[in-house]
Amino acid sequence: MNEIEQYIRVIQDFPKEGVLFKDIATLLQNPKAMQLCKKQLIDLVGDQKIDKVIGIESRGFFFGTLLAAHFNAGFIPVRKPGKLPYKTISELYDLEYGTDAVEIHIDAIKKGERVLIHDDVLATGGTANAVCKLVERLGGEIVQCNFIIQLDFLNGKEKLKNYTIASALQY
Ligand SMILES: O=P(O)(O)OC[C@H]1O[C@H](OP(=O)(O)OP(=O)(O)O)[C@H](O)[C@@H]1O
Ligand SMILES: Nc1ncnc2[nH]cnc12
Repeated sequence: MNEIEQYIRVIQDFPKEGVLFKDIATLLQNPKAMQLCKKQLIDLVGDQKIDKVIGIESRGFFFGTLLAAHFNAGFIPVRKPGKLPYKTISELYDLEYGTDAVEIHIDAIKKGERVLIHDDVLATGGTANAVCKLVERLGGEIVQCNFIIQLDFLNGKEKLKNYTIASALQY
């Protein structure tokens, strides 16, 4: 068993009935678990060169900045609509529990830059796929989509089949 699994709290019927929510707040509370998780996410990338790390709002921000510091890369927040102050492009997507959109600043990524996309959970893949489209519209090259948790039964892998995905835990 992966040691970090015990630090993830599972909550039934949040935010909607039928959803088994994987809560990383309990992992974030624990410095040992944070270190373990950080190392595993770094190991998923290996020695590949990374120019920019994208953290997806909001739970992709926690480890996204740690990954950026490790790889000596810039950190780029991808945010929900109306949160970024400069000029943005946006993509709509479907969620396990609703629909939403993601936005990125138009100057966040330069053509040809090597991009690592990070989030806490890969569920249906709608969010990560929309972020991949944003990166491609700006001319970035997606090196990997990197997650703490992958929910296999929601088939996000299929939606992201054109990209390399990696995760520390699979359910
Ligand atoms: O693979 P998908 O089906 O697209 O779902 C995964 C996304 O859902 C959660 O975010 P949420 O939208 O709940 O936002 P939050 O991180 O701000 O809580 C999670 O952190 C991912 O970003
Ligand atoms: N089941 C789940 N647990 C945590 N985050 C999620 N995002 C989408 N589905 C989720």
